[in-house]
Amino acid sequence: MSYALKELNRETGFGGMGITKDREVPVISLANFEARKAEIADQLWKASTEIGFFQLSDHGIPLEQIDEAFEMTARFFALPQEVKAKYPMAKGTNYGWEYKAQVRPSTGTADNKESFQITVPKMAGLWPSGEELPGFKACMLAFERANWAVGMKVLSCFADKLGFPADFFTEAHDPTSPEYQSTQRMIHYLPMVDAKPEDFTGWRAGAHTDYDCLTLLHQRTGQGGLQLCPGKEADGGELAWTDVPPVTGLITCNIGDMLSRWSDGKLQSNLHRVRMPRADEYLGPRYSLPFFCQANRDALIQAPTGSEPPITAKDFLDMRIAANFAKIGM
Ligand SMILES: O=C(O)CCC(=O)C(=O)O
Ligand SMILES: [Fe+2]
Repeated sequence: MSYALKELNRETGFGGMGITKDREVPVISLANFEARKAEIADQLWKASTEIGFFQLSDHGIPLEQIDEAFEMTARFFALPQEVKAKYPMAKGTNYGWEYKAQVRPSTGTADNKESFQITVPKMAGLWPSGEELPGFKACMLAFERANWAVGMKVLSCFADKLGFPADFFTEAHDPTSPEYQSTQRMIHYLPMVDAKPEDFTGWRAGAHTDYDCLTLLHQRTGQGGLQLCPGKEADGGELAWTDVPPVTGLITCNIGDMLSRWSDGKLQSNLHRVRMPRADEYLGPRYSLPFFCQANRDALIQAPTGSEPPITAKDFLDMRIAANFAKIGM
């Protein structure tokens, strides 16, 4: 399989098991952000250029709000399949509900998960009714906006470091524009309690880099499986993977491919995947809540030195969606 995007061709080489390696994922506090911005920007830059993953503390999203979003997520996925099927992800789109439909270019097999994606301007007809799931829309919209605000703080630090105006990325992710395409995802990895041995050979999520500028991921303590491999180590040889600790309240962040392009590769997108639990580990479901800061459709992604041809964020995302969700509607 060959793709038009270099990012996709790179991804096809990442499907093997690899080895594991201990690495420290730095925790960076956003406390007192305005006063400490230069110091925080230094820490974010160091983490992003060294390991490529970091976790945020003191980010301002209250723990109760995170817990509430996870509770809503569990309730949503507990709805009968025929109710969820009323809100499907249509072919070529990146919003709505999908069940085991995402096939990663790295593995060629479907991730063992279901997900619901919220892209705010595109949700007409895709919200479960208040009768089906009371409070869902208000809870998830507020959570989406809270994540957006944290994402823009981090991106404004990167803008400072890259010599862009401080609000460069905030404008490129303007939520009041109809072209807004940042996405709040809710994921349910299926429980493995009664699974057969052969079911453990696949992936909960196959290895990939994210399509976006920046991902903000909420995990729950005890529901692990996320592994990372630094982008700069991902071009050759056997890959070494590190478990990322799941801690409720910390936001795990990684750089995506859009920001790699926008920074001429100074900020590298990072490989990650979600492995199956081992038989001796927790075998219940894993829920996770990633928010993808995906530049608005009309934003032009330009490498400052011209190392890559310019591409609109719409075209960039559409090509990634087509490669990952080819199965939908078949
Ligand atoms: O659930 C996770 O921990 C990771 C999800 C992920 O990588 C994605 O949806 O892009
Ligand atoms: Fe991801």
